[in-house]
Amino acid sequence: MAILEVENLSVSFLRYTGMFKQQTIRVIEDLHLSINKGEMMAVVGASGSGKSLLAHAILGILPENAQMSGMIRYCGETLDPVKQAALRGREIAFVPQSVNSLDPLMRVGAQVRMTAKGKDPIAKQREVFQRYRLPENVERMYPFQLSGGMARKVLLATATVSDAQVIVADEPTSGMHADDVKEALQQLKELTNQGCAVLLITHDVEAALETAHRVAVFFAGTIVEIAPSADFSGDGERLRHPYSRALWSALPQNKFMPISGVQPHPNEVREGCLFAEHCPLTTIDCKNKRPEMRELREGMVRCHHAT
Ligand SMILES: Nc1ncnc2c1ncn2[C@@H]1O[C@H](COP(=O)(O)OP(=O)(O)OP(=O)(O)O)[C@@H](O)[C@H]1O
Ligand code: NI
Repeated sequence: MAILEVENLSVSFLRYTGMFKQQTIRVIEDLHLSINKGEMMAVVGASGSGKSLLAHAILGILPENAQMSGMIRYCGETLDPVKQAALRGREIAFVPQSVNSLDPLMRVGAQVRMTAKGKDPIAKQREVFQRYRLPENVERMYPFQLSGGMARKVLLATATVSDAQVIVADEPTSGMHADDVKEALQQLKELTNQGCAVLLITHDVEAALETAHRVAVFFAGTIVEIAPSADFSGDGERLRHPYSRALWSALPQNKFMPISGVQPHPNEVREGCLFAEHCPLTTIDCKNKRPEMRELREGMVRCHHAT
């Protein structure tokens, strides 16, 4: 059952280019995504493709100068800013990309306990710290005393104690040692076994494929493919979009092929498929007509040629 659905989401920013001139820069366009109870969905794609903004849109924490359209539903209910604020940190937890979001003036144990539900927040915080292998004395530390990896674990611990039904984790393992990455992702996976849905935004395609049930591939402000992780195998022949195949081939264990798909800048007005310039399959149609997201073989794709 879908617990979180994003339909037709667009996000744009107004930029002043002169005294009275404004330009609209569309950074997310016509995005569709749906995640089920007990599912981990990874979101991968180039830097600047709009992954964090998708997370911020879901949580209702876009910057003030952002304009959003489209629909976000949680448990079938359409969200508005008031409902998002009520759910945030409770039903829908966020692990932000920046560790600076920890309160610099508060000991980290106390910060985590503030989010803990139930009767015994201290016990709960300690149990979760143990799970993430944070030494006991860490609870009395202030954020500036933590290493980058420890700060990440504290952010993950905060989301974990909240008993949220959906966790949106934006690069939760960046800066962690390889062993810690595996373990942290395993902890998130464990939460999915208890019915929680996890949206995992990450640069680490390999780790994503190992842990997530499905993968959403971002390019230039939209999702171009959603595929079961198992489709990333062999020569990528089961993948639906050429950009997903390029991402797969770029991995060290494959051909290490560089990705030629430099994203168009969001303020470039472009018709047709945004990947057309870099795509081996491009035809006239691709240059003129923007492909719609459509279902294909247990997944979704935005490409005229995918079969
Ligand atoms: N407040 C803002 N005002 C204007 N443009 C913005 C703002 N925030 C983000 N953008 C633009 O939106 C686009 C998407 O940004 P976003 O942070 O979502 O990318 P990302 O995929 O998360 O990248 P990364 O992988 O580096 O974290 C970028 O082009 C960025 O410059
Ligand atoms: Ni980001």
